[in-house]
Amino acid sequence: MDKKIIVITGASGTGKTTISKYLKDTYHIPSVITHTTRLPREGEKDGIDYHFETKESFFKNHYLEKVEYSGHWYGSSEESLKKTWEKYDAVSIVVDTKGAISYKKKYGKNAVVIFLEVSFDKVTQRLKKRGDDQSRLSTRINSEEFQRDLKIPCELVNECYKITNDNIKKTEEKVNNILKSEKIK
Ligand SMILES: Nc1ncnc2c1ncn2[C@@H]1O[C@H](COP(=O)(O)OP(=O)(O)OP(=O)(O)O)[C@@H](O)[C@H]1O
Ligand SMILES: Nc1nc2c(ncn2[C@@H]2O[C@H](COP(=O)(O)O)[C@@H](O)[C@H]2O)c(=O)[nH]1
Repeated sequence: MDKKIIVITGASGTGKTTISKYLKDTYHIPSVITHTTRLPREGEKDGIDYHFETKESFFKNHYLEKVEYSGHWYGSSEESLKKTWEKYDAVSIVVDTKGAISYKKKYGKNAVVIFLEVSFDKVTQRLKKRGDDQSRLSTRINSEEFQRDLKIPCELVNECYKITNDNIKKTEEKVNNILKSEKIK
């Protein structure tokens, strides 16, 4: 079987991490852990949610792709992906749309891109409810990256599955169907 990477993308708060956890809990599809210079949120653990880096340590690593998102750096390494592929045929990764374009370009049909869409008002409510700090939240939702990621970029228009994540059960059902049609599970 071909190795697959399920690339989960969309604006902050649209449910990408929730879906990557669903894939892990339901299908034992692990998520590739990425690197960031932002501080951990309450409950987040180094090596589980992210590899948390200082600005100095972040730039010592080699990345397949890296981006600046709302004032912080994020990057994913090919080495982590290949190590995870040694054990699993399908893995997932959570990235912004710029990262998703990089993965689609590099891995073609082996990269199954899922774009999550939620209206601006709903996503803002969800981020508030998640407990995101008010001032950081307002910086984030006003950032160019957040606004950009509310819509599918032109590079991915015919290259991704779009799910409107209004109802988690319906979203999970759509994810199940994608896995079936991609012959992943
Ligand atoms: N369908 C849904 N209905 C209501 N709440 C949801 C739904 N899906 C996810 N959520 C909630 O919305 C919040 C944001 O979800 P999540 O953290 O998965 O988003 P994200 O896209 O990974 O965000 P970020 O990019 O900022 O890390 C979480 O509190 C999650 O429980
Ligand atoms: N292109 C990449 N995007 C990444 C990576 N790791 C996370 N992300 C995305 O950044 C934003 C902000 O994340 P948050 O955890 O601070 O809310 C979000 O869209 C993530 O999906 C990466 O390695 N590359």
